[in-house]
Amino acid sequence: RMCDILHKRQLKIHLRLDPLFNLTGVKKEQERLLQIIHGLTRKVVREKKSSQGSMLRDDLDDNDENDIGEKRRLAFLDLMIETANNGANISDEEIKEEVDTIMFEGHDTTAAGSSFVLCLLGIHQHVQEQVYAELRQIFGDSKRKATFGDTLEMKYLERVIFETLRMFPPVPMIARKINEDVQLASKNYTIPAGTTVVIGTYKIHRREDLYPHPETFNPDNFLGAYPNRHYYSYIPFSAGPRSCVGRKYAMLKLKVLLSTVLRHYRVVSNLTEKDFKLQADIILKRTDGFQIQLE
Ligand code: HEM
Repeated sequence: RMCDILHKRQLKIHLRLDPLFNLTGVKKEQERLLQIIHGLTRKVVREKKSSQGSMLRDDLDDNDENDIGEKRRLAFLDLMIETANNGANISDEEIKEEVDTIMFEGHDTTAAGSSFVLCLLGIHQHVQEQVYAELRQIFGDSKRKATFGDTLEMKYLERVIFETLRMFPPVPMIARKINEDVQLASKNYTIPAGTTVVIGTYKIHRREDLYPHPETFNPDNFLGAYPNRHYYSYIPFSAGPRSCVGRKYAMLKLKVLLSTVLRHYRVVSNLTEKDFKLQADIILKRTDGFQIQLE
Protein backbone atom coordinates (compact mmCIF):
# COMPACT_ATOMS: atom_id res chain seq x y z
CA ARG A 1 0.00 0.00 0.00
CA MET A 2 2.97 2.26 0.59
CA CYS A 3 4.06 1.58 -3.01
CA ASP A 4 0.58 2.53 -4.21
CA ILE A 5 1.00 5.88 -2.50
CA LEU A 6 4.41 6.41 -4.10
CA HIS A 7 2.96 5.61 -7.53
CA LYS A 8 -0.04 7.87 -6.95
CA ARG A 9 2.33 10.72 -6.13
CA GLN A 10 4.14 10.20 -9.42
CA LEU A 11 0.96 10.31 -11.43
CA LYS A 12 -1.06 13.02 -9.67
CA ILE A 13 0.50 16.42 -9.87
CA HIS A 14 -1.25 17.86 -6.79
CA LEU A 15 0.08 15.00 -4.64
CA ARG A 16 3.64 15.70 -5.75
CA LEU A 17 3.83 19.00 -3.94
CA ASP A 18 4.58 18.42 -0.27
CA PRO A 19 2.51 21.34 1.09
CA LEU A 20 -0.61 20.03 -0.71
CA PHE A 21 0.18 16.38 -0.05
CA ASN A 22 0.56 17.10 3.66
CA LEU A 23 -3.05 18.27 3.83
CA THR A 24 -4.48 15.04 2.42
CA GLY A 25 -5.69 11.85 4.05
CA VAL A 26 -3.13 9.99 1.92
CA LYS A 27 -0.37 11.61 3.98
CA LYS A 28 -2.04 10.35 7.19
CA GLU A 29 -2.27 6.87 5.70
CA GLN A 30 1.42 7.12 4.71
CA GLU A 31 2.41 7.99 8.27
CA ARG A 32 0.46 5.00 9.58
CA LEU A 33 2.03 2.63 7.04
CA LEU A 34 5.54 3.96 7.64
CA GLN A 35 5.11 3.33 11.35
CA ILE A 36 4.38 -0.32 10.59
CA ILE A 37 7.29 -0.63 8.14
CA HIS A 38 9.85 1.18 10.29
CA GLY A 39 8.51 -0.51 13.42
CA LEU A 40 9.33 -3.86 11.83
CA THR A 41 12.88 -2.90 10.84
CA ARG A 42 13.52 -1.35 14.27
CA LYS A 43 12.35 -4.61 15.83
CA VAL A 44 14.68 -6.64 13.59
CA VAL A 45 17.69 -4.48 14.55
CA ARG A 46 16.73 -4.51 18.26
CA GLU A 47 16.31 -8.29 18.35
CA LYS A 48 19.53 -8.83 16.45
CA LYS A 49 21.41 -6.56 18.80
CA SER A 50 20.10 -8.34 21.87
CA SER A 51 20.93 -11.76 20.44
CA GLN A 52 24.41 -10.74 19.32
CA GLY A 53 27.25 -12.44 21.00
CA SER A 54 25.58 -15.76 20.36
CA MET A 55 26.46 -15.51 16.64
CA LEU A 56 29.71 -13.62 16.28
CA ARG A 57 32.43 -14.33 13.79
CA ASP A 58 34.48 -16.53 16.07
CA ASP A 59 31.55 -18.85 16.54
CA LEU A 60 31.22 -19.56 12.87
CA ASP A 61 32.68 -22.82 11.83
CA ASP A 62 34.05 -22.76 8.29
CA ASN A 63 32.59 -26.15 7.52
CA ASP A 64 29.20 -25.32 8.85
CA GLU A 65 26.60 -25.26 6.08
CA ASN A 66 23.03 -24.06 6.11
CA ASP A 67 20.10 -26.06 4.74
CA ILE A 68 20.77 -25.10 1.13
CA GLY A 69 24.42 -25.98 1.32
CA GLU A 70 25.88 -22.49 1.58
CA LYS A 71 28.76 -21.80 3.91
CA ARG A 72 27.53 -19.76 6.80
CA ARG A 73 28.91 -16.27 6.88
CA LEU A 74 28.35 -13.41 9.19
CA ALA A 75 25.04 -11.95 8.00
CA PHE A 76 24.98 -8.39 6.74
CA LEU A 77 23.15 -7.03 9.76
CA ASP A 78 25.45 -8.83 12.23
CA LEU A 79 28.40 -7.40 10.36
CA MET A 80 27.08 -3.83 10.58
CA ILE A 81 26.31 -4.15 14.28
CA GLU A 82 29.71 -5.69 14.92
CA THR A 83 31.40 -2.87 12.98
CA ALA A 84 29.45 -0.25 14.97
CA ASN A 85 30.36 -1.97 18.23
CA ASN A 86 34.01 -1.87 17.19
CA GLY A 87 33.91 1.93 17.07
CA ALA A 88 32.99 2.64 13.44
CA ASN A 89 30.91 5.70 12.87
CA ILE A 90 27.55 4.11 11.99
CA SER A 91 24.49 5.28 13.87
CA ASP A 92 21.51 3.09 14.76
CA GLU A 93 19.44 5.11 12.31
CA GLU A 94 21.91 4.41 9.49
CA ILE A 95 21.86 0.70 10.29
CA LYS A 96 18.06 0.80 10.23
CA GLU A 97 18.09 2.50 6.82
CA GLU A 98 20.25 -0.27 5.37
CA VAL A 99 17.89 -2.86 6.81
CA ASP A 100 14.93 -0.95 5.30
CA THR A 101 16.62 -1.15 1.89
CA ILE A 102 17.41 -4.86 2.07
CA MET A 103 13.96 -5.76 3.39
CA PHE A 104 12.16 -3.75 0.73
CA GLU A 105 14.42 -4.64 -2.20
CA GLY A 106 14.51 -8.24 -1.15
CA HIS A 107 10.83 -8.92 -0.83
CA ASP A 108 8.84 -6.76 -3.20
CA THR A 109 10.91 -7.70 -6.24
CA THR A 110 10.97 -11.45 -5.66
CA ALA A 111 7.26 -11.42 -4.80
CA ALA A 112 6.51 -9.71 -8.13
CA GLY A 113 8.95 -11.94 -10.06
CA SER A 114 7.59 -15.22 -8.69
CA SER A 115 3.98 -14.08 -9.22
CA PHE A 116 4.74 -13.23 -12.85
CA VAL A 117 6.35 -16.65 -13.40
CA LEU A 118 3.32 -18.44 -11.96
CA CYS A 119 0.89 -16.34 -14.04
CA LEU A 120 2.84 -17.09 -17.21
CA LEU A 121 3.07 -20.80 -16.46
CA GLY A 122 -0.68 -20.83 -15.81
CA ILE A 123 -1.16 -19.46 -19.31
CA HIS A 124 1.60 -21.47 -21.05
CA GLN A 125 0.76 -25.00 -19.95
CA HIS A 126 3.28 -26.62 -22.32
CA VAL A 127 6.08 -24.62 -20.68
CA GLN A 128 4.86 -25.64 -17.26
CA GLU A 129 4.92 -29.28 -18.39
CA GLN A 130 8.58 -28.94 -19.33
CA VAL A 131 9.37 -27.34 -15.98
CA TYR A 132 7.55 -30.20 -14.26
CA ALA A 133 9.42 -32.81 -16.31
CA GLU A 134 12.73 -31.25 -15.28
CA LEU A 135 11.70 -31.22 -11.62
CA ARG A 136 10.63 -34.89 -11.85
CA GLN A 137 14.04 -35.69 -13.22
CA ILE A 138 15.73 -33.95 -10.30
CA PHE A 139 13.47 -35.06 -7.47
CA GLY A 140 11.70 -38.19 -8.76
CA ASP A 141 8.93 -39.05 -6.27
CA SER A 142 10.86 -37.72 -3.33
CA LYS A 143 9.24 -35.17 -1.04
CA ARG A 144 12.60 -33.87 0.19
CA LYS A 145 13.33 -30.17 0.23
CA ALA A 146 15.31 -28.52 -2.57
CA THR A 147 19.04 -28.21 -1.96
CA PHE A 148 21.50 -25.73 -3.41
CA GLY A 149 22.79 -28.54 -5.67
CA ASP A 150 19.26 -29.12 -7.01
CA THR A 151 18.90 -25.46 -7.96
CA LEU A 152 22.01 -25.76 -10.16
CA GLU A 153 20.22 -28.44 -12.16
CA MET A 154 17.08 -26.37 -12.72
CA LYS A 155 18.30 -25.15 -16.11
CA TYR A 156 14.92 -24.92 -17.81
CA LEU A 157 13.27 -23.27 -14.81
CA GLU A 158 16.13 -20.80 -14.83
CA ARG A 159 15.36 -19.91 -18.45
CA VAL A 160 11.70 -19.51 -17.60
CA ILE A 161 12.64 -17.11 -14.79
CA PHE A 162 15.04 -15.16 -17.05
CA GLU A 163 12.41 -14.86 -19.77
CA THR A 164 9.79 -13.73 -17.26
CA LEU A 165 12.15 -11.07 -15.91
CA ARG A 166 12.77 -10.01 -19.51
CA MET A 167 9.14 -9.49 -20.38
CA PHE A 168 8.00 -8.33 -16.98
CA PRO A 169 10.95 -6.86 -15.11
CA PRO A 170 9.86 -6.19 -11.49
CA VAL A 171 12.02 -3.04 -11.63
CA PRO A 172 10.89 -1.70 -15.01
CA MET A 173 13.17 1.31 -15.04
CA ILE A 174 15.97 2.90 -13.05
CA ALA A 175 17.32 6.42 -13.00
CA ARG A 176 20.57 8.18 -12.24
CA LYS A 177 21.38 11.82 -11.73
CA ILE A 178 24.55 12.61 -13.68
CA ASN A 179 27.07 14.42 -11.47
CA GLU A 180 29.52 15.35 -14.19
CA ASP A 181 29.30 15.76 -17.96
CA VAL A 182 29.30 12.37 -19.70
CA GLN A 183 30.57 12.04 -23.24
CA LEU A 184 28.89 9.11 -24.96
CA ALA A 185 31.37 6.66 -26.44
CA SER A 186 29.27 5.88 -29.49
CA LYS A 187 28.18 9.33 -30.53
CA ASN A 188 29.28 12.91 -30.48
CA TYR A 189 26.96 13.78 -27.66
CA THR A 190 27.53 14.97 -24.11
CA ILE A 191 24.99 14.47 -21.37
CA PRO A 192 25.33 17.56 -19.18
CA ALA A 193 25.89 17.29 -15.44
CA GLY A 194 22.67 17.56 -13.46
CA THR A 195 20.62 15.56 -15.99
CA THR A 196 18.50 12.71 -14.74
CA VAL A 197 18.92 9.76 -17.06
CA VAL A 198 16.24 7.12 -17.13
CA ILE A 199 17.20 3.62 -18.21
CA GLY A 200 14.06 1.98 -19.51
CA THR A 201 14.68 -1.68 -18.70
CA TYR A 202 11.21 -2.66 -19.87
CA LYS A 203 11.73 -0.87 -23.18
CA ILE A 204 15.18 -2.40 -23.78
CA HIS A 205 13.86 -5.89 -23.04
CA ARG A 206 11.15 -5.46 -25.68
CA ARG A 207 13.39 -4.29 -28.50
CA GLU A 208 12.90 -6.29 -31.66
CA ASP A 209 16.52 -5.88 -32.76
CA LEU A 210 17.62 -7.58 -29.54
CA TYR A 211 14.88 -10.18 -29.12
CA PRO A 212 13.10 -11.55 -32.19
CA HIS A 213 9.34 -11.50 -31.45
CA PRO A 214 9.83 -9.60 -28.20
CA GLU A 215 6.13 -9.83 -27.28
CA THR A 216 6.22 -13.63 -27.28
CA PHE A 217 7.07 -15.51 -24.10
CA ASN A 218 9.87 -17.80 -25.14
CA PRO A 219 12.29 -19.27 -22.55
CA ASP A 220 14.53 -20.31 -25.47
CA ASN A 221 15.60 -16.68 -25.75
CA PHE A 222 18.07 -17.75 -23.07
CA LEU A 223 19.16 -20.99 -24.64
CA GLY A 224 22.88 -21.45 -25.20
CA ALA A 225 25.38 -18.65 -25.21
CA TYR A 226 23.36 -15.94 -27.09
CA PRO A 227 26.66 -14.21 -28.00
CA ASN A 228 25.19 -11.80 -30.51
CA ARG A 229 23.24 -9.93 -27.95
CA HIS A 230 24.54 -6.68 -26.53
CA TYR A 231 26.09 -7.03 -23.07
CA TYR A 232 23.55 -4.63 -21.60
CA SER A 233 20.54 -5.93 -23.48
CA TYR A 234 19.36 -7.86 -20.41
CA ILE A 235 19.36 -5.82 -17.23
CA PRO A 236 16.58 -6.92 -14.82
CA PHE A 237 19.09 -6.57 -11.98
CA SER A 238 20.68 -3.44 -13.47
CA ALA A 239 24.44 -3.61 -14.21
CA GLY A 240 27.70 -2.14 -13.01
CA PRO A 241 28.88 -1.27 -9.53
CA ARG A 242 25.43 -0.33 -8.20
CA SER A 243 23.60 -3.31 -9.60
CA CYS A 244 21.48 -5.60 -7.44
CA VAL A 245 23.43 -7.04 -4.52
CA GLY A 246 20.75 -9.71 -4.08
CA ARG A 247 20.89 -11.08 -7.62
CA LYS A 248 22.26 -14.53 -6.80
CA TYR A 249 20.18 -14.80 -3.68
CA ALA A 250 17.09 -13.77 -5.64
CA MET A 251 17.66 -16.45 -8.30
CA LEU A 252 18.23 -19.06 -5.60
CA LYS A 253 15.14 -18.00 -3.71
CA LEU A 254 13.01 -17.94 -6.86
CA LYS A 255 14.16 -21.42 -7.87
CA VAL A 256 13.56 -22.91 -4.42
CA LEU A 257 10.18 -21.23 -4.10
CA LEU A 258 8.92 -21.99 -7.61
CA SER A 259 10.20 -25.57 -7.71
CA THR A 260 8.50 -26.25 -4.39
CA VAL A 261 5.17 -24.95 -5.68
CA LEU A 262 5.43 -26.54 -9.12
CA ARG A 263 6.45 -29.98 -7.86
CA HIS A 264 3.24 -30.16 -5.88
CA TYR A 265 0.70 -28.12 -7.83
CA ARG A 266 -0.32 -27.51 -11.38
CA VAL A 267 -0.96 -23.84 -11.86
CA VAL A 268 -3.87 -22.85 -14.09
CA SER A 269 -5.10 -19.50 -15.25
CA ASN A 270 -8.32 -18.35 -16.80
CA LEU A 271 -6.57 -15.31 -18.22
CA THR A 272 -5.48 -15.32 -21.81
CA GLU A 273 -1.94 -14.21 -22.50
CA LYS A 274 -3.34 -11.02 -23.99
CA ASP A 275 -5.34 -10.18 -20.83
CA PHE A 276 -2.38 -10.86 -18.59
CA LYS A 277 -0.03 -8.81 -20.72
CA LEU A 278 -2.50 -5.98 -20.75
CA GLN A 279 -2.69 -5.94 -16.96
CA ALA A 280 1.00 -6.43 -16.28
CA ASP A 281 1.97 -3.95 -18.98
CA ILE A 282 -0.21 -1.26 -17.44
CA ILE A 283 1.79 -1.67 -14.25
CA LEU A 284 5.19 -1.91 -15.92
CA LYS A 285 4.90 0.28 -18.97
CA ARG A 286 5.78 3.52 -17.23
CA THR A 287 8.89 3.80 -19.37
CA ASP A 288 6.81 4.51 -22.48
CA GLY A 289 7.82 7.78 -24.00
CA PHE A 290 11.42 7.32 -22.94
CA GLN A 291 13.81 6.12 -25.58
CA ILE A 292 17.35 5.19 -24.87
CA GLN A 293 20.04 4.21 -27.25
CA LEU A 294 22.15 1.27 -26.10
CA GLU A 295 25.72 2.55 -26.02
C1 HEM B 1 13.83 -10.74 -8.82
C2 HEM B 1 14.37 -10.12 -7.79
C3 HEM B 1 15.12 -8.82 -7.86
C4 HEM B 1 15.19 -7.89 -8.86
C5 HEM B 1 14.51 -7.92 -10.22
C6 HEM B 1 16.06 -6.83 -8.39
C7 HEM B 1 16.41 -5.72 -9.14
C8 HEM B 1 17.25 -4.71 -8.70
C9 HEM B 1 17.65 -3.56 -9.48
C10 HEM B 1 17.20 -3.27 -10.91
C11 HEM B 1 18.47 -2.81 -8.72
C12 HEM B 1 19.13 -1.49 -9.13
C13 HEM B 1 18.24 -0.36 -8.69
C14 HEM B 1 18.76 0.99 -9.10
O1 HEM B 1 19.86 1.08 -9.59
O2 HEM B 1 18.05 1.99 -8.94
C15 HEM B 1 18.60 -3.47 -7.43
C16 HEM B 1 19.34 -2.99 -6.39
C17 HEM B 1 19.40 -3.59 -5.16
N1 HEM B 1 18.86 -4.81 -4.80
FE1 HEM B 1 17.77 -6.01 -5.98
N2 HEM B 1 16.49 -7.13 -7.12
C18 HEM B 1 15.94 -8.33 -6.75
C19 HEM B 1 16.12 -9.00 -5.56
C20 HEM B 1 16.86 -8.52 -4.50
C21 HEM B 1 17.07 -9.23 -3.26
C22 HEM B 1 16.54 -10.62 -2.95
C23 HEM B 1 17.82 -8.40 -2.45
C24 HEM B 1 18.35 -8.59 -1.07
C25 HEM B 1 18.18 -9.63 -0.33
C26 HEM B 1 18.08 -7.19 -3.21
C27 HEM B 1 18.81 -6.12 -2.72
C28 HEM B 1 19.15 -5.02 -3.47
C29 HEM B 1 19.91 -3.89 -2.95
C30 HEM B 1 20.43 -3.72 -1.52
C31 HEM B 1 20.08 -3.00 -4.00
C32 HEM B 1 20.80 -1.66 -3.97
C33 HEM B 1 22.24 -1.85 -4.42
C34 HEM B 1 23.02 -0.55 -4.47
O3 HEM B 1 22.40 0.52 -4.54
O4 HEM B 1 24.24 -0.60 -4.46
N3 HEM B 1 17.49 -7.31 -4.44
N4 HEM B 1 17.84 -4.63 -7.46
